[in-house]
Amino acid sequence: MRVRVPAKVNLHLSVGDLRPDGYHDLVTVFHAVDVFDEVVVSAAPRSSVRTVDGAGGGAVPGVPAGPRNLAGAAARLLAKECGRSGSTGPVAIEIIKNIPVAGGMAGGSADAAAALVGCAALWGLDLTRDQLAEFARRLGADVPFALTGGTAVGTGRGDLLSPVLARTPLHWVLAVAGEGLSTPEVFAELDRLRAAGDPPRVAPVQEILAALPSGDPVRIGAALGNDLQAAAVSLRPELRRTLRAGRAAGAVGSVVSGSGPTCAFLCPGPDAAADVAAELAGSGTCRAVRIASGPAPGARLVGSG
Ligand SMILES: C[C@@](CO)(OP(=O)(O)O)[C@H](O)COP(=O)(O)OP(=O)(O)OC[C@H]1O[C@@H](n2ccc(N)nc2=O)[C@H](O)[C@@H]1O
Ligand SMILES: Nc1ncnc2c1ncn2[C@@H]1O[C@H](COP(=O)(O)OP(=O)(O)O)[C@@H](O)[C@H]1O
Repeated sequence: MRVRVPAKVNLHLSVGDLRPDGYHDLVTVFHAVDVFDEVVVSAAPRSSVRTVDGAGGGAVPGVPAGPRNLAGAAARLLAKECGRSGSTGPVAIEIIKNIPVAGGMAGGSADAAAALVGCAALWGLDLTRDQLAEFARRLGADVPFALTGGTAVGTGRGDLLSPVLARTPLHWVLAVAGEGLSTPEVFAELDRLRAAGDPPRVAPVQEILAALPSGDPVRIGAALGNDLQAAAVSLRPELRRTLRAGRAAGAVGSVVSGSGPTCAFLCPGPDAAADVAAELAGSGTCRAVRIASGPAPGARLVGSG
């Protein structure tokens, strides 16, 4: 079973205080973009997970091959919970990676969501979207959104979703950094910055929710915001230059995606995105530049047999 699954950017992310369970309450607006990983799940004599680079087919540094890979964890969870209702068994999982690793674009969560969809199909499990979402939630805060895609508000840990009807395509340029950032470290840095003196918080979510139906990139660009941006920039001060370079190149909005370090630049249209990408690529402020658009659909079977 071959499943295609999108990356996300957070158009809005407001972070509440640290909870006793180590998480923070969030209000976020997820937006899936057309940068896709593919996850191929096949019955095999022994379970395994292998990741290859979608661009060159080589190895992908930073992605665990063993039991810590979230796609393998997803297959194990499904086998454990549904073993009695279908023919579960060992699976070979191949991940074709295009989503930047540890980039704030939820690539690991995407692979987990794709593995849930692929294994459910392979094993003939008759699961509803709600049942899949419940398994997804147990794997990580970002996993349920990778199932649904589109644009959605996330509350709680970010895992309680309600869809946002905003279908006008948005055109993005993504600046990918040379080295990823650890999500728990970025949340911890925000706690530290707040203990030392509250950094400014993002505007209420209503601002972006009011802007989205207009489809107007200038209005939407002005409403982008992320409480984790200050923490990501504190850990990686060079992101300031990246953000400045994208705006100087003509982007109408900029935001660090999730816990970073990927920076997302909203552009007025596809031609402007090509111009911003070219200028940003020449600025020397990031490792790679991608053009993307959203909203993209969530995890979907694209082939079988
Ligand atoms: C920050 C966000 C924004 O969308 O995305 P990324 O930047 O990772 O893509 C997410 O909240 C990341 O979700 P996800 O990566 O699934 O998080 P999890 O694996 O569940 O949690 C990893 C760790 O991040 C911290 N965490 C995560 C979510 C949350 N609401 N509060 C937290 O404090 C906790 O320290 C937790 O142990
Ligand atoms: N299938 C996977 N793809 C990428 N990373 C994974 C995967 N499974 C586990 N991980 C771990 O999750 C961490 C976070 O990766 P990722 O989901 O790409 O970024 P982010 O949390 O910033 O959105 C990685 O550093 C890696 O150790």
